[in-house]
Order: sequence, then C-alpha cells, then structure tokens
Amino acid sequence: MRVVYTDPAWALDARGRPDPSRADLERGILGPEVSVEFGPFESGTDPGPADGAQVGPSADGGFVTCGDQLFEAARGADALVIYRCQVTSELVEALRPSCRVVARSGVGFDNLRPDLLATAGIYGFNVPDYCGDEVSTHTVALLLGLERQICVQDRLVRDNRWGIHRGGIPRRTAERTVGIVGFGRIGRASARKLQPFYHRVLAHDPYVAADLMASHGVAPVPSLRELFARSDAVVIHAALTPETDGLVGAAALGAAGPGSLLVNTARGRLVDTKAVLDALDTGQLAGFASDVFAPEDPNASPTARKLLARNDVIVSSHRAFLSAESELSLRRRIAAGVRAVLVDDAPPPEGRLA
Ligand SMILES: NC(=O)c1ccc[n+]([C@@H]2O[C@H](COP(=O)([O-])OP(=O)(O)OC[C@H]3O[C@@H](n4cnc5c(N)ncnc54)[C@H](O)[C@@H]3O)[C@@H](O)[C@H]2O)c1
Ligand SMILES: O=C(O)[C@H](O)COP(=O)(O)O
Repeated sequence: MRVVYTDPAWALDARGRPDPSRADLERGILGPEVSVEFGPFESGTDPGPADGAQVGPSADGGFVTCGDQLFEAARGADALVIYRCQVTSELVEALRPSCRVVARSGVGFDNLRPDLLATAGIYGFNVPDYCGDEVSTHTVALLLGLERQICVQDRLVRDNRWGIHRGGIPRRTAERTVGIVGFGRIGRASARKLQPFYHRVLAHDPYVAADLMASHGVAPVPSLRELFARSDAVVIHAALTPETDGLVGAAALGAAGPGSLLVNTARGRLVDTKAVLDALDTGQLAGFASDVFAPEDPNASPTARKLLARNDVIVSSHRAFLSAESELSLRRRIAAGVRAVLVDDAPPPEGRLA
C-alpha cells in the first residue's frame, strides 16, 4: 500500500535538504505493509519543483492547486496526506478507485472538500487541537505586542531613536475588554490565557451555547457587531466556512470603538484586508496583528502589502501552530489515522469529516 504526502517538509532536514530518515516516524507507525512517499507537490514550503510544474498560490486564500506531478502520484495511492493543496473533483477522480483516505495535516479543513470525498466513498479527516496551546499563546503574544507597542519601540531603538514615542499612549490592559470571535478549541484556550491580563472577556459564536461560554468565565455576545462595539480588542478564532468568508469587514469594524485592536490567527479570508486598512486610516483600529493572510504571503497582494508598510501592524507567517511538540503530535496522529483505515480497516479514530 502507498501513502502519498503532498508536502515534503517532513522529509527535509533543518537546512531544507532531503533526509529520508526523517520519515522513519511515519514508517514506524504505518508498518512494513505501507510505503511512504513525500512530495514535492505543493508550493510554499517545498524547495521548488524540478520541472516548474507546480501552480502558485490560488486566489482562494493561499491554498495551492496541484499540478501534474500530484495527479500522477495520486493514481493508485491508497492514502493521500495534504497540507495546503486544494482537493478538487479532478484530484478525487485521480484518486479513485484505490484511495481510501485523505488526511488534512492540520486543523483547518477549508481545502479538504469533505463533500467530494464522501461522494467518492473516501474517508477524510483532520487533526483537531494538536496546536491549541501554540496558537492561543501566539494570539496573546500578538495582542500584547500591539497593546505594549513592542514592534514600534523595537524599530525606534534599532534606528537609534531611543526614548522616542510613536503612536497613541498605551492603555492599561487590566481595565480593558477583549472579545473572541469563534469559541472553539483555540478560542477557549485563548480565553484562559487572556483572562489574567484583561478586565473582561467576551465571545461571539453562534454555534456555542451561552452557558458553556459562561462556564469558562466568558460573557456571550449574540452578534458580531455587538462584540466589536463592546470590546477594546478582538481576536479571531472562527473556522473558515462559506458563512465566515469575509466575516470581519466594514460592518463589524464600523461598530468598533475608536482605537480598537484586532488580531487574526485563524484564516486570512475571515478578514477583509481593505476594510482593515480603512479602519487603520480612520483610527477606528489602532493596531492589527495577523498570522494569516489571503493569499498566504501578504507580499503577493498589493492590498495586503500596504499593511507591511505600517507601524501599527504586526505580522507572522502562518507559524502560530508551530512547536517541536505540536509537529510531532500532528505527524503521529496523521499516521495513526491513515493506519487505522489502511491496516486496521477501521474509520479514522479522530477528526473524521467524510
Ligand atoms: N494560524 C495557525 O497556525 C492555525 C493553526 C490551527 C488552527 N488555525 C485556525 O484557527 C481557527 C480555530 O481553530 P479551532 O481548532 O479552534 O477550531 P474549532 O473548530 O474548534 O473552532 C472553530 C469555531 O468557529 C466557530 N464558528 C463557526 N462559524 C462562526 C461564525 N459565523 N461566527 C463565529 N464563530 C463561528 C465554530 O462554532 C467553532 O466553535 C480555524 O480557523 C483554524 O483553521 C490556525
Ligand atoms: O496550515 C498550516 O500552515 C499549519 O499546518 C497549521 O494548519 P492549520 O492552521 O490548519 O492547523
């Protein structure tokens, strides 16, 4: 049996060179009946295609459409593990009839297309909560970085302008309210970490019961606009779905009080970048920090690139999930899920979506 991993990153050493021994972890879990093949079939994290066959970031938020190399590898594969490549009906056709499972190596499954997999009788699963600690810590770090204007001060000192102040006078976080959009696993972890810093924590999530939020010491807020109106800072942890695409735009930001802060570590497409730029210009937002953009690299978009020129913006490169521990957990759980289907003839033990 063959498992194809589209992302080569796990078979590369720390300097990005191929190191077949890195895949011993997967081989150990999957066992001798299963052969493991790594890409490169995705752009972004791989060293680049030998034949230039890959297609660059798609318009849909940074996931990549995969070229001929992947379709060739997919034919006859028993399992496919994807990272950022987009499942399409063409890819599902290439996977039929041999493939029994497609795994999304991560939490967000906005590129997995469970509907297409279910129709083809292929299991689909993701790995929930392998990085809740990392993403919530990253979120708090970005927010406190904005609150304390860390990056602005860092740049001023490096520019030999010690003691100079830029931007408004910071406010005392212990007297401020923070709002959470999306009260799932990571939203709850962030709430726990934000509570010691902030006076009040609010949350908006139409799919989570108010009493569950209350049991976490968080006040439920029924509408997104009300959340923005009542918060000094908002952090975004909602899943990307057709409903949440562009969720945080001019309407929500227009409800925010002047000088609000916004942090996104969920998915770039949840936020309308143009509306954020307008809100920064008018002062409605005093700061924006983001780990995620659409497309993934903000340098690739003329609108998102404008954010990079601003002192009131902090960015990171979709690394909120990363730690040695989260990576290991992700790899083990992906291999265990694939093994359950291929070797034990059972459904994936967690994260089943199709
Ligand atoms: N930056 C990173 O490295 C990184 C890593 C992991 C996850 N993520 C992203 O973080 C987000 C949260 O992940 P999670 O593990 O907490 O997922 P989760 O599924 O546990 O929680 C997502 C929450 O979003 C809520 N939601 C859905 N529609 C909503 C709406 N209209 N308004 C408000 N809330 C809504 C859901 O009810 C759910 O509670 C996802 O977007 C995921 O893709 C990013
Ligand atoms: O997408 C990524 O870069 C990381 O693997 C995290 O994925 P996730 O955000 O879906 O967990």
